[in-house]
Amino acid sequence: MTEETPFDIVGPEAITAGRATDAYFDRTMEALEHAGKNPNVVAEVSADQFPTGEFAVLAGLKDAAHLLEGHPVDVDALPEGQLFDHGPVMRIEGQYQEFARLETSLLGFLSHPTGIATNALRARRAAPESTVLSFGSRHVHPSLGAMVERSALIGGLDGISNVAAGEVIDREAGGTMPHALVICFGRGNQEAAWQAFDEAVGPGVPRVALCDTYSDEVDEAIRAVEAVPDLDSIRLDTTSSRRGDFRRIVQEVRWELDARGHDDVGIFLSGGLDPTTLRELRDVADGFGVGGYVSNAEPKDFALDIVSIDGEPVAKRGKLSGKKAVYRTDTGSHEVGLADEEGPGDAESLFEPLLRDGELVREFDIDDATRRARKDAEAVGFGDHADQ
Ligand SMILES: O=P(O)(O)OC[C@H]1O[C@H](OP(=O)(O)OP(=O)(O)O)[C@H](O)[C@@H]1O
Repeated sequence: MTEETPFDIVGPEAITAGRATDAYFDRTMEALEHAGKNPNVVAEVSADQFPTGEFAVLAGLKDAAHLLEGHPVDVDALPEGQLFDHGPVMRIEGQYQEFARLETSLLGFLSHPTGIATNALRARRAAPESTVLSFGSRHVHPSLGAMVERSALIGGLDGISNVAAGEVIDREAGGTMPHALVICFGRGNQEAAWQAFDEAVGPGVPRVALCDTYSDEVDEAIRAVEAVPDLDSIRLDTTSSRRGDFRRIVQEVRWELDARGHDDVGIFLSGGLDPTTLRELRDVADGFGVGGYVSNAEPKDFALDIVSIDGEPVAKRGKLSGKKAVYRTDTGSHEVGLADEEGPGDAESLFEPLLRDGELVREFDIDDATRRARKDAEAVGFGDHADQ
């Protein structure tokens, strides 16, 4: 069946119906139905069986939960924003045929957002006192915008840029101006562009002038503060080939603004930033826009494995059998054990009910997830060093 759509997008109906699946699950269903087999299983989603010391931030759980909703299964999972470095992040219990076809979409719903939220948290921790905004939705397929922005917020970024994504996740998108606006007014007329922006946009929009389009950053910054009296900030997005020593350029701009009594005008930076450059620049700038480093994060490599059939532990080679529980000790370490054994000491059990007999039993809140990620990052020292 071919659906007529203007874009190459697999829609929500196909995902919900289980058609966004690898064909081998269709074959599996045919074979199981043919053989009259539909065992009771425990299946777990995990990235690593043993501790790696490399923590990641769980995200995408809301979509994963809605995918499984309505299927007669019980599901437990870590809360969104939880840091983990091994062990299951989700456990599904039920008859295998009830969810076999959903595996492809389920893993995708978790893998990509978890990668993005993890890099967002790295960026967050690299510049903890600065405003850090998500600028990266332009690097991914537009159908993924809301996923990118939601995951970036879970990792702790302060704001998003994608307007439609904001409508989906109920957050207002923010933004300054592109070079295109300045160029539309012509070389030498940067003031006209900055003033048009100031006159046109709503009162709640921060006045931020882009000051690197045609001439030197110091020259444009001085001209911008003189042209727009209530300017909040300037933004420098200097192309990498023209950057030289970007830190020195920013320091020079700061000095010249301060020397003219504009120490209240902030400096906002963007363009190819990552945790290393955020660390280098965080004491000379007030805020950053981070795009590709976050939106192009490598997806976390999750797998779904059956670990128990009709109560008997099973696993393929290289995987650990048996229904598991996940704990966080008071020192922050992440521990995994069999579910029917007692957890270590005072450890906090991390699995929470997500679905019971197909019914959603958990609510999702981006701010809660963000707080959890921050608290966890502090506990395990995630992102404290440049190499993490
Ligand atoms: O490099 P990233 O971290 O992915 O940041 C995303 C982009 O956001 C900025 O766009 P800007 O509005 O300055 O682009 P323009 O040149 O198209 O105006 C900057 O130029 C980056 O290309």
